[in-house]
Amino acid sequence: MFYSTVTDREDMFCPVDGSIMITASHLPYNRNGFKFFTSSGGLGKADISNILSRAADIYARLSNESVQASADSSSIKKVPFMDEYASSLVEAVRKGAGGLERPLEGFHIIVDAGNGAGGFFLGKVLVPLGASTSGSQFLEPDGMFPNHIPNPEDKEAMAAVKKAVLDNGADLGIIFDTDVDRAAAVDSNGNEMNRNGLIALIAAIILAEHPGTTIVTDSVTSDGLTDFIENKLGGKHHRFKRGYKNVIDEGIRLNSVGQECHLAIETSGHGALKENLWLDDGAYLMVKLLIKMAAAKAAGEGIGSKVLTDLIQDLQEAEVSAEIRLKIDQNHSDLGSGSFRDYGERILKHLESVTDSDPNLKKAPVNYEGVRVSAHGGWFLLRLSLHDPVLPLNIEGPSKAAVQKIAGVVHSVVKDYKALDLKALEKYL
Ligand SMILES: O=P(O)(O)OC[C@H]1O[C@H](O)[C@H](O)[C@@H](O)[C@@H]1O
Repeated sequence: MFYSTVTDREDMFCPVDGSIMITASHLPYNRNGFKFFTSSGGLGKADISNILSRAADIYARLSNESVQASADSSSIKKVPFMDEYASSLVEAVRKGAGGLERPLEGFHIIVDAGNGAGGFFLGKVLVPLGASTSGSQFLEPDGMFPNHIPNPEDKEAMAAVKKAVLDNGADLGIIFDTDVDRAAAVDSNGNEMNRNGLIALIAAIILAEHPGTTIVTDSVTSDGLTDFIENKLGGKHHRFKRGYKNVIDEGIRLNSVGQECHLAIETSGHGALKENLWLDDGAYLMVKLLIKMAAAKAAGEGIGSKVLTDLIQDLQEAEVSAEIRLKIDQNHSDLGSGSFRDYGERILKHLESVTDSDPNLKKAPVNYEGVRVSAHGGWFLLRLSLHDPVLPLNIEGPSKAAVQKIAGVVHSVVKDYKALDLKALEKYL
């Protein structure tokens, strides 16, 4: 939708002043919402609240006649804008591969759209570029998600695309979330390139194009990723907050204060590039991978996804990682008169003071969200969820025993907070 605000196509009435997308993303079908775009990008909370309250105001004053008049469909024009968008992706790959018409000829690439909106990528992008796509799956949109949830962070979803790649002997698997603002990939050996792996991969591509640039990520990224970006790729890792909008806005802000940044990306798979007008567009992220593969083939380096796998071979991933979501019971008397946010903040403050007084716990020197600590050869981050009454806890460690010890550290600090549901954490003790 965003591209309709920046595309010059008079026959399609573009550029439009604004566009609206209705989507529940990977959430259940009854949790639809609106995304609003102008040529400056996706709108944030303040603008959206403003629009909604003005809309409510107008609606309250509507007469029956004006409702009928607004239903007059003669002023509504339908245009096949998806074709325009998809062909811009096709052109980007052709250009990146030196102008070849069918630069993916000989590649076997599988798409798993998880019954979201990403099925178009097969017929409108991969096929015109010459790729074979047999074994692709779940291409028909169905908001009940009968196969798996379209979410590149979801284990079942990643297992499904991995299986399809291995069963079909494909070169690459691509998975999108429902509304295609997120994506991930699987190489020909079934290695998952999502979360830290996807960030590392896109960072490697971007840092080759813009040496030394800053990569903004969300807060739950690994220490191994920082090491990879800074020591292997020569970039700067700016680990910021969770939330794709936070990450993107931070990338834009850094540029505005003179710190060059070309990529802002979350472990969730939302990734935005400066060259793509800072839109978190999962299809464009995948286009960057396709260009890399097509260019390698054009340079005589053969077919396959090895060129991608090789880019991240030095990324050290932790042996064990876990995300444990601790629910706060909002009705519990332990909250007193405060909100769940106040309660969560209280817990984080307590955790911080315990960390400060324990020489075995090392607080991250720079941290923008929650409490991030190195301990027992690994690390943990406890923070407040962006939307829910939950304290998500991320832990990574070199072994199960280390993760257990780290979980124990957190447990000993939070165990007396009666409104916190510790069942999920206790499984790790
Ligand atoms: O804070 P959490 O509960 O983990 O949720 C955080 C997530 O919320 C939404 O899904 C946003 O789209 C993501 O960008 C964000 O990462």
